[in-house]
Amino acid sequence: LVLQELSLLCKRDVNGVGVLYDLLGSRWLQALLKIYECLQHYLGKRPVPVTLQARALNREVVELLREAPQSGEIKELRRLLRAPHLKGATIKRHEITGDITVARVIHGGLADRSGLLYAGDKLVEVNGVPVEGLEPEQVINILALSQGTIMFKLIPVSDRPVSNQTTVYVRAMADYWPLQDPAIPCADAGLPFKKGEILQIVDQNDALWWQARKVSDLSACAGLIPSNHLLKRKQREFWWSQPFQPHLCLKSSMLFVLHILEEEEFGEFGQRVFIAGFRRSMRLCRRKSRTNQQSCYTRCPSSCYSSLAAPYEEVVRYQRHPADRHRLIILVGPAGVGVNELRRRLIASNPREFRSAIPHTTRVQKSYEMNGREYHYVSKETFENMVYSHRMLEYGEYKGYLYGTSIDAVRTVLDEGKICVIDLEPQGIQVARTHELKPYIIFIKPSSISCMRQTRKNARIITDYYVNMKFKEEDLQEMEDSAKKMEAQFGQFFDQVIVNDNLQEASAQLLSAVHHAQDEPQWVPAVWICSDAQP
Ligand SMILES: Nc1ncnc2c1ncn2[C@@H]1O[C@H](COP(=O)(O)OP(=O)(O)OP(=O)(O)O)[C@@H](O)[C@H]1O
Repeated sequence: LVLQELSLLCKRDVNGVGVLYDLLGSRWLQALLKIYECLQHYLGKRPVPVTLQARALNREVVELLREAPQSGEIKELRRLLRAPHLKGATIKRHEITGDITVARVIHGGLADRSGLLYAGDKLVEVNGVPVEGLEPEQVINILALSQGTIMFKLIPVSDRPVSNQTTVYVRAMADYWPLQDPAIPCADAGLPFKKGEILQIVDQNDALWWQARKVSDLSACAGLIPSNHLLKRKQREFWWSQPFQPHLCLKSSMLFVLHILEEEEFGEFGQRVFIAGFRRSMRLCRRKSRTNQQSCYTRCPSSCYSSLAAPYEEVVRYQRHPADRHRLIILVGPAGVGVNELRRRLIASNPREFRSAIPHTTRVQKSYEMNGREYHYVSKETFENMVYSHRMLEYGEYKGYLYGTSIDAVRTVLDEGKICVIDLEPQGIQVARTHELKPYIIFIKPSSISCMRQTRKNARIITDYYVNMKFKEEDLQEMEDSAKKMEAQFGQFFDQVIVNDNLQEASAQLLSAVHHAQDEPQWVPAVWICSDAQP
């Protein structure tokens, strides 16, 4: 009503009313008033038990704040409200003595900041209530029911630990959801994370539960994450719980069938231009080989579960020195998503800066070809030697001939001071991730099927049987499914994801990602930077 009245006055242009109208109508004030209403309602109910009701209130307020404009304060408030473990300590009961002791103090939480509580301190009383003989849950209830100041009487641990922890940064190689983990000592104190996220590990004192923050939110207090050892154990247990199915594990299925585009490529403006290193995958063969592959999460007889054996990868910040070689740019994506189109456009935009690697082949050189321009023509024996000595990033067979991209070919481009841009099947990522190449991996992701129906109207795909076929509904569906699988299995290695919806925009994003990779600091595996790095 007040706003309606003001609106009328505002229209009549009464002095100052416009400002007042804007103020009262502003979303932040509305949110504030709603929060005030919530709090009044909560107080009026005098709720028991307090914790459950308070959690409901907490959720309501977080919801209201979500609607409010995102100022720095509101973000901070939401963070605080979403962190119910903020008091920052967990307790446990000693199995033999029955003593209640502080199990751990969460870094950055209230207890930590007070500097008064340490892991190992024995609790004697909480707010005047003796805790002897109580279960940890009963102690938590006393804490939950207390309002205002909380008083602890405790016997300090005899030798308080001297903090000599060094901070370590890791890339998570698996997802973790504390609320779904029955083993976590305190689910509220857990830190959920997704594969690929960079975590700052601040405490590794406990062999099973470490404390960590996300580098994207270093102001937050730390949360519990399973230690390397524990996560490996969980993965192993999960692996063993899966039905046994003999199959080719992904690590060993590096060989797949490739189709190398032998014709010249048509340039953007219709002229015939040849850009070396452009190969098209044989979609049907890949489709067949993909459907034969099963996820490594299913048990197989070979050692494929070793790919699960490193739940965290230690990383460091790396900034390429302008005099250093460029980082290799690898594009990954499902067949037909536009990896080659984007790569071609990038190289065509500045051939002096970007280049592809010249592939090797065992097929016979044609009269108009030149060794080292279209391909490096080598004997089968030489090719196989390169494969056995791990000099191929990926290779495949087509019509009885071998084709592949070698590390030497990439090295040649990098030695010329250019940026080498290649596309790779995701199974090849592990081979390319070396100290020497320091690859920056960009995942080209399809947009939604409904968007692709529009954008891919004039697009053409190449299959085993047809060249220049229109995209069918099943091709789009397959692209979406394949992208999901790639993200699920290899997402932890992607430094950047570009959705190829509008071609111009995706090309611009690719150009800026490539420069970003070369000129700005990035998280890279720590072994790439150590002087005695392997390989
Ligand atoms: N964003 C886009 N909008 C419209 N058409 C696109 C877009 N991206 C790619 N295309 C077209 O889609 C077709 C397939 O693209 P491209 O050949 O680059 O696929 P690819 O990922 O390299 O797959 P493959 O390895 O199977 O050839 C081409 O005709 C290309 O011009």
